[in-house]
Amino acid sequence: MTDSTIPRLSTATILGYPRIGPDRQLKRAIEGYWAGRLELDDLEVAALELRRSTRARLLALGLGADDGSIPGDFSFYDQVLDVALTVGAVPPRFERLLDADGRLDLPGYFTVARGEGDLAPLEMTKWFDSNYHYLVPEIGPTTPFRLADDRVVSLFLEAAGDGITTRPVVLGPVSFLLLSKAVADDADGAAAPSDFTPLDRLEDLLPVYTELLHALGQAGAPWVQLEEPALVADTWDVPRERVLAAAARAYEVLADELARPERPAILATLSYGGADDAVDVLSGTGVEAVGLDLVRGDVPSAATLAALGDKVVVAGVVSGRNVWRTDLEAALAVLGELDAGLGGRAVAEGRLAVTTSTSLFHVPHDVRVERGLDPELRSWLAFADQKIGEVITLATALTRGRDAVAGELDAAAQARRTRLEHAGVVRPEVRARVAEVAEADYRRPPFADRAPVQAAALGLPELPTTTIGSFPQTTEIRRARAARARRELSEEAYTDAMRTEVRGVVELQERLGLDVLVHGEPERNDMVQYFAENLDGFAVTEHGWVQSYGTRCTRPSILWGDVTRPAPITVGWTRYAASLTTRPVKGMLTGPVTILAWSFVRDDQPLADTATQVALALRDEVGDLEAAGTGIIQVDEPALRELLPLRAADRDAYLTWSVEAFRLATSGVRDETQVHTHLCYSEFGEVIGAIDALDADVTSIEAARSKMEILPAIAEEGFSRGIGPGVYDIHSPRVPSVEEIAELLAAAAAVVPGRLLWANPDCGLKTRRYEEVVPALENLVAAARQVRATL
Ligand SMILES: CN1c2c(nc(N)[nH]c2=O)NC[C@@H]1CNc1ccc(C(=O)N[C@@H](CCC(=O)N[C@@H](CCC(=O)N[C@@H](CCC(=O)O)C(=O)O)C(=O)O)C(=O)O)cc1
Ligand SMILES: N[C@@H](CCS)C(=O)O
Ligand SMILES: [Zn+2]
Repeated sequence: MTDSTIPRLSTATILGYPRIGPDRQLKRAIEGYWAGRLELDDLEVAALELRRSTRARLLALGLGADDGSIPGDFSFYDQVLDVALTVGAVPPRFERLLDADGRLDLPGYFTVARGEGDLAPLEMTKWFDSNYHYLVPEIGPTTPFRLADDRVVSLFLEAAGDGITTRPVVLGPVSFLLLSKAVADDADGAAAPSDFTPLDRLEDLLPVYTELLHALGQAGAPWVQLEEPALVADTWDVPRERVLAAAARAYEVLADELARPERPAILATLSYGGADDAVDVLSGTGVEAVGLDLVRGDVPSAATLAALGDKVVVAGVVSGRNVWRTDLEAALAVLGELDAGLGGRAVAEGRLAVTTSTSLFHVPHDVRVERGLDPELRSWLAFADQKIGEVITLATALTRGRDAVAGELDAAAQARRTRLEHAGVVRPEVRARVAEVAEADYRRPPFADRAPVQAAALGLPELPTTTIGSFPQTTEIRRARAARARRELSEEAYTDAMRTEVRGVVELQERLGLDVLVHGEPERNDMVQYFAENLDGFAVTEHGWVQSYGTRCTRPSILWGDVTRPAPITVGWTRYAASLTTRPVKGMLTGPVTILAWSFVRDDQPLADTATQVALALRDEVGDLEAAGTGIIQVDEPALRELLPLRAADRDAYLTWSVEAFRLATSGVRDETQVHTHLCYSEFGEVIGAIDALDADVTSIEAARSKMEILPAIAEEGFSRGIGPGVYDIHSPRVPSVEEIAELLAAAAAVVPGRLLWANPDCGLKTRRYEEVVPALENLVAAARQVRATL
């Protein structure tokens, strides 16, 4: 029997919840298993306990037990990898890991994620404009698709067994293919034929999704959430019309192939932005509900809303991306506008639900545990658990009227008021300094004039060798920092321990024969948090961990007020390292764009204005480093590409202010001071022009992991400054051989003149172990010497 009515969806839901656990339980369990401290069974038990406690928490916070309002979004590593394995898209190099039924067990899953021996892992790249990184599926012209894994179904049944009807969350087919990398069928990760794109495989993939929906229907799932964030971006290689046609086709098939209740009702979500054309496409299909990001996107036009017909609109009015308390009045106004646009009876008819703009996995769990935060600042914030409260408040206002939540509305308004009025939010002296910034502050003399002055001052060989900054963050370093935080180690003893570490790192680099040394960054818990701890206008959390990739997490800082640098931050460490060697030591800073990208940033002024303030604080630090005798200063901007808007029309404005912020931070130096920058964790081909515009003397850029895919862009754009395309993939424990590195360097030397080429790893070494780093750097130095001799 078919069921044409839409199953009830609670008025309050969330699109997803942090997956790592409030105490990073999943991280600890998985890393314990990797380290051999935990058996596989124990890991499964730890994961089950986390899923259970998460469901219990969401229930306690007020989400419904029986209406699919609790998302089922558990992942051992990454949600994109999960779909790749669900649809059987395991690259051929992992075939020997499959069991007789063609399934991959959990150890095999981790191998695909992290690599092992000669098995290279899937590439990792930025998830939209966030600091989360997903694993990139490899899809070829004949990659076989089949329902290879039923974990989505078993997780639904597990929750159902505990009395909770979840809403399984699965990346939708169009986004899955758009986020995939085209490869040739026969070789692993090799480039695909130039006329092939993974989206070509939609027709082959859809039957697998249909089968999955059928299995979920059989299991009794009332709802499934198919996420289609890729539809809000218009910057794919594939033309927009083709993306929209694919979405139309996909949801026509998925909605029509099976009649409910053979399949769950489909909530198709469009997070990370707004796109009326994508909403229109979904309106034309049989999906039961559409999720909109109304924080990044606008309320759709009247015509688009009207076209939605009787579909449920799941309105993302609570941000999944930042930590500020929601302006509940503004959110209610948006919901009112939506209700009106949907005919005025959407709430009454159960066609309007309240949700988050994205999954909440971009924010920490609970602000109440942050006892170290100033209580006033804390009162301005909402982490995941508080955001669920906001969603429920707004839903209650819709269903029972605003009087039912008058207290919550008042409290939110009061918090906003105290935030706006706080003396640290707008500081006249900071505003005055920004107003005085002049055109000349963004400019250095031409590179062609600086380069010979620097060459003479530094006396480096051709193809100089260097590293990106950090050396392994050993357990001892982290323990020392943790002990300092617990006040078991004095500030003095901690500084001594870190200086000892710096001394070891300098000695090692001298022994290895590197040309430009670093101090190794042992004193930094994180390349952004460390600066946030030393700048005014920022706050940091104790427990605010957010997943960055796999088991790796960061604690994004909170940029809440006007920014200044009360005192030099890095100068002492750099000077100490320099005192131990006669070779040049690079000063090491994190750039303004990256500091913003990896923090939760104030939402009361344009990002560009905040960037200017951070740039000025860094400019002071750059000046002090130079005055202390530092001849090379690196300002890392790994997140430059990350913030690039998902809509083409917004990109120029972003690139203008981000490049200006970098230049403001770095242009106050003398000609002989060599400014370096470093970029990683993204594909930079399309922003090479902007990288050139940063006007850094030398740019080190991740390249080894993607097998030097960046070189053609460097050549085509006529990149005219120093460049170090990475020749050691630091994401893998593998030690690259001298031959391998020499081959990469030779490929780079074919494109870049020898006097501009540097030899360096892809990124910092903080996540690696010395056992890997030492031989890898030995090989890097040997390979550079080999290639240098041929230049
Ligand atoms: C370069 N990357 C970074 C991004 N974003 C950042 N904010 N920072 C980055 O470096 N985005 C892009 C990439 C993403 N890559 C990474 C790479 C590595 C990590 C990582 O290793 N994270 C660590 C935590 C790092 C940290 O903050 N360390 C602190 C606290 C350490 C800790 O957990 N301490 C223990 C106690 C110590 C002990 O007894 O062992 C505790 O608190 O319980 C520090 O060093 O002081 C991770 O483990 O996940 C992230 C992103
Ligand atoms: N200097 C930093 C850059 C990481 S992107 C490091 O070496 O870790
Ligand atoms: Zn890096």
